[in-house]
Amino acid sequence: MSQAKPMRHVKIPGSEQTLELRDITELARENSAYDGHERLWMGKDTVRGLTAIVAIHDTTLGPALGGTRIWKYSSFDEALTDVLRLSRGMTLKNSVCGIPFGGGKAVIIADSKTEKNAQLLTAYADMLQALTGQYITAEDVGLTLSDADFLRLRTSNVAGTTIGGSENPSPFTALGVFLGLKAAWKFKTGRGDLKDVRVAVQGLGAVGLSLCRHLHQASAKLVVADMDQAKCEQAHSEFSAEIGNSANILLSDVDILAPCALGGVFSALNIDVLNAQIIAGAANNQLLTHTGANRLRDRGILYAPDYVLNAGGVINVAAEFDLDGYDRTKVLTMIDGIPATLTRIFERAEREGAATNDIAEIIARERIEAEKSR
Ligand SMILES: NC(=O)c1ccc[n+]([C@@H]2O[C@H](COP(=O)([O-])OP(=O)(O)OC[C@H]3O[C@@H](n4cnc5c(N)ncnc54)[C@H](O)[C@@H]3O)[C@@H](O)[C@H]2O)c1
Repeated sequence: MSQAKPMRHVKIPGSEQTLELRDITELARENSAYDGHERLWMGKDTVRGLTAIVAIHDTTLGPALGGTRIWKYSSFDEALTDVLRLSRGMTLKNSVCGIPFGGGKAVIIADSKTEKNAQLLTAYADMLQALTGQYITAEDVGLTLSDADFLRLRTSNVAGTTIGGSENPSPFTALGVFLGLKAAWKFKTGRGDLKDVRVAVQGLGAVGLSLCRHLHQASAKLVVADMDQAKCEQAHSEFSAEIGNSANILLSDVDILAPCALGGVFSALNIDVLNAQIIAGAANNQLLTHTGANRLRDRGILYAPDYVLNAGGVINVAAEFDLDGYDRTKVLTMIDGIPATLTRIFERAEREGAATNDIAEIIARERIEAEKSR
């Protein structure tokens, strides 16, 4: 195994605490999800209970921008693999959606319900501050809007906050997913409306519930599942949603599946028995393996690449850094462009006999290569 670089101790001015910041790029090279990352940092603060990894995948288009996930990973390797996959996805997402940012992501290894506290978040803010110029974060699973606000009071390397920021990105993500889902339905069936179309939504968090609202307004029929029964009841009463079984919601007899919980939900274990015609949801890295997309294609299931569909939030967050100032109209215009991007991907995939996620990746890499050769 390669030798990791020595521990770098970071002393934050005005702070009594010491955060250990370690460059783990060489160590991460051993991981099969490494994919040429530029830099990986581990932040460790035993006093304040922080273990975090910041992954910086590609900064050709600008500083790395991507959210922070707080999750109780069962091992450091599991967390490393997750952050590497998520960070690579941000490079592709930020490129496809046309913002001037590269790809990065962070994970904090902790249970967000029982271990997240002011001390831990303060230590993480110190880590972000030490990485100024390299990485800008935002919310993700386990890191709420109020956590982002808490961080923002301590470092400016946080976007999508209510304090001095563009506020909650989730409704923008949900809007983009809704518009993209409609475009997928139109591409597959030629129908421009969602009346009585059956959609299964897995996960009723910030994005899932907001997506349900759009779908209900468009007269779609909803089947929903969440581990939190109260959220299912809310979707039932507000959107007349049928409550499905969270163990097998993805096998529902519906037209469209919208995974809005966690990634890795489609694999050899279930792709052959899916009943829907379309997959169009917000969750990052929905396919457990890249080749899953080929199997979906063989089965005639149209897969809307997750990072193309769920870019609304990052488009909104990136707009905070616009030199002309944040402009919501511009943001909504860019989100309105998601269906056209998606349709181009579907058409090219059909023309070239390729999987949709392969085409999305080619388009993302074309922009990065063009920037490199400028
Ligand atoms: N929030 C954003 O702007 C945004 C942007 C891009 C991508 N995403 C992705 O979209 C997904 C949802 O994001 P969010 O912000 O709504 O997260 P969230 O944490 O607010 O909601 C996730 C929901 O999924 C539920 N859940 C978890 N496992 C489940 C399971 N096995 N079955 C059913 N429900 C389950 C949780 O109980 C929770 O209600 C995540 O994968 C996230 O990475 C979010």
